[in-house]
Amino acid sequence: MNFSDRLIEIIKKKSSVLIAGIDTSIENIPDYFIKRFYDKEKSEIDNLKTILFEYNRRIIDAVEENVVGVKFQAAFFEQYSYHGFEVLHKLCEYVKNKKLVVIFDGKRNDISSSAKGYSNAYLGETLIFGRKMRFFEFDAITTNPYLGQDGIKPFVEDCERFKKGLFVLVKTSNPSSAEFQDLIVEDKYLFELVAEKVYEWGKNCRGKEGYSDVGAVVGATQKEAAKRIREILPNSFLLVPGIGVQGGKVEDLKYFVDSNNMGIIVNSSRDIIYAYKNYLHSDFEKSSYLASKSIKESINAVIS
Ligand SMILES: O=C(O)c1cc(=O)[nH]c(=O)n1[C@@H]1O[C@H](COP(=O)(O)O)[C@@H](O)[C@H]1O
Repeated sequence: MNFSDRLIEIIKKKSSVLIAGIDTSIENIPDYFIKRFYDKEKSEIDNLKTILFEYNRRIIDAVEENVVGVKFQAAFFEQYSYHGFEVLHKLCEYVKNKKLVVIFDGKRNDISSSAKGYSNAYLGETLIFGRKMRFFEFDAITTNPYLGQDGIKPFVEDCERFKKGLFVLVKTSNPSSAEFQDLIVEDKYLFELVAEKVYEWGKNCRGKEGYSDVGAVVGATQKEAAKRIREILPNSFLLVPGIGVQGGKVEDLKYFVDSNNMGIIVNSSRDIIYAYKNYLHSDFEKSSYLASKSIKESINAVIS
């Protein structure tokens, strides 16, 4: 089954378009949780690995009912070097068994030979001594389009071959996104030209429901751009981060959906993983559950 069809199936089953973003840093995990798992007999690194896994695992269990998937932000694992990646690998398998969509947010890209390496790692398979090995079982990856078509092609080919998904950065949520993305080229914003490319790159990998497996990342803070991107990409999924902490408003999601009120998945990271700061300080699992339920319901109220 194509990635977009799988996504639609989960969205319908769960009545949700919410993605939990796992962007956890150890220093934001509550002290009581650290004390519970910290073992003085073990090394700092062993404690880090245990606590990072156990905290995120519990968050995922707590929010599972309210989300369609999990997006792992690579940076928060890379900051702990290969120890973090070991935890990421375990968490990825953990989510996979729950039948949720699992996204690697690495914003990867390079010249085609190097892009192929990234795609092998996260979407496809890698050859070792003539044998094909699969290392990560992600369903989709985020990519940066700055290198142009040959850097994107390896990912698109693996999407077709392995029924995976791709989200290309088109209009990002951050304050400086206009610096390059709003430059005018041939009477259009650069992000519009990128959206047109996303349409082209994804037109041969459409699922049965008619959606492409190649989607776009569009920040929730960018409602004007979203209206235009929707016209260019009527049948693509938009991955929408930036609600909450970054100032994106759930009410604006009506400008991101397609004509069927579909076609978006909405990420929330800090508001979910650190919900204990705003809800019940002593119960982070319940806090994350309550936050994810409330975000899911507020999104559904706008787009249904
Ligand atoms: O590709 C992304 O997910 C992404 C693109 C973008 O334009 N803005 C953006 O915030 N993100 C990611 O989405 C997450 C947002 O986190 P919160 O602001 O805590 O919900 C982070 O993991 C960001 O790296």
